[in-house]
Amino acid sequence: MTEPYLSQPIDETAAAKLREAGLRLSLVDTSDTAAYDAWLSADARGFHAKQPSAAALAQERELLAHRRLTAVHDDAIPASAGIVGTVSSWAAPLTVPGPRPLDAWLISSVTVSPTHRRRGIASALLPGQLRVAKDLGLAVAALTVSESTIYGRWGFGPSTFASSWSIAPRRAGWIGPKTTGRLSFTTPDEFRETSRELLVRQNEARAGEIRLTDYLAERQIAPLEGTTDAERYRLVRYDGPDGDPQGFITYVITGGESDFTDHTLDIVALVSTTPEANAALWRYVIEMDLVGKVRANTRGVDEPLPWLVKDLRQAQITGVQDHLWTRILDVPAALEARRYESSGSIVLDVEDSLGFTGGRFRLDVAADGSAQVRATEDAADVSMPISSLGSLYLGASAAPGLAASGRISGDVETVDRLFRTAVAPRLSSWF
Ligand SMILES: CC(=O)SCCNC(=O)CCNC(=O)[C@H](O)C(C)(C)COP(=O)(O)OP(=O)(O)OC[C@H]1O[C@@H](n2cnc3c(N)ncnc32)[C@H](O)[C@@H]1OP(=O)(O)O
Repeated sequence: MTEPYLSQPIDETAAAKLREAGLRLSLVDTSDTAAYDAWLSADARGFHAKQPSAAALAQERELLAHRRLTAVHDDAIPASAGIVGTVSSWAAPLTVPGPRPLDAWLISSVTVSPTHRRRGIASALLPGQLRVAKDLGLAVAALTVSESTIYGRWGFGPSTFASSWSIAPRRAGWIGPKTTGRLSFTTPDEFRETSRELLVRQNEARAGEIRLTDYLAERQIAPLEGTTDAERYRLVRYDGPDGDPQGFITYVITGGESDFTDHTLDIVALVSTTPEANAALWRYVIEMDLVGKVRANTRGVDEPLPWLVKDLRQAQITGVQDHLWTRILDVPAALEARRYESSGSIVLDVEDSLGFTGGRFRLDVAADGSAQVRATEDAADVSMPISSLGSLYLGASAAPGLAASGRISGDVETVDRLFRTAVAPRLSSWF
């Protein structure tokens, strides 16, 4: 691995802050298996996950080798428990409105040991991560979160939302289009390469998606080592009438013990590159025999399913929640990297309490949707903290709510018209 972020030195400010607390910050040497395994075990412990087996550790070592792994050590306690904080990060393309994705700093595995929480370890790590990203020249950082109360303080704002579904398939009934392609069972080994290509194609077509690494793609295709119900995973592909692969579904069917006609089908991933593939794969699960309930999550907020069934109350959204959180580190670079669906001009006053990119900027959007952003001393039309700009950035309809809660003030209508996109952004995976 030669990515520059792997050799970028640790952030000295974070290291000094942790030193004052008697702790040591380091990058994990992933060629040292014992050190790598200790970090992976600390990460699992931090999320209350089971201790990874030897096979799971081996798989994670291989699939996570592209990540920059950071550890916080307490050298005063027994070495076996010595890693008390973890974070992993890497650079990858994030799709933004318009044709070109933007490289973003993706942050994951933020854990602090329950024995060391609420002493400022995360407060040292997160700004340190943002400084590393800024030093690498990245304009945006992003993460998916375990709790929505944590990351706003460091300038992240929720920028995509995801829906979860519970469907009573027999009562829902299918009225969607008849599709003319072919469904067939396949296996991860047979289909891995094609499914990875389909994931890339699906995700490139929508703002808010990231380029999945092998690890993240694998989780949508096959059970990782140690996954519950791994032997129940099924993989079905959908090929169009010409035999061209257009999508796939990974799912698990459980239950049925007390009533064999009442199994539950959980969708692990439903990946489609065409509306036909989306319809064909939904129809496949809605018409599955012996299934009384279908569940899905991390779907977009505009999932067309209710329009594809006879009784739309039988395809219920059980929740819509914040999913991707975005942190802008360079306002001009980030805003110029996306396209806009409406032309116009606005002066934004952006407050960044961590000092990465605050200031006053004029955003000029041309008729073709491209933008120019310059620092200005003109009067501001609209003011907001950097977290609000992160929420607007990918095109979500966030401006009215942010204004209602006092997190944007001024010409909210223009900011909404400029930033919002007709199609809501979506992130269809966790990372
Ligand atoms: C991108 C991801 O990886 S998301 C996953 C986040 N990790 C988890 O959920 C695993 C379980 N939780 C943890 O490991 C830890 O509690 C962490 C990482 C969330 C926080 O680590 P800590 O070192 O305890 O945080 P720290 O002491 O620096 O607190 C920072 C601030 O966040 C607040 N905070 C910390 N955890 C939480 C929380 N779970 N919910 C709300 N606020 C929190 C603290 O009160 C503090 O607030 P302040 O700035 O107003 O004083």
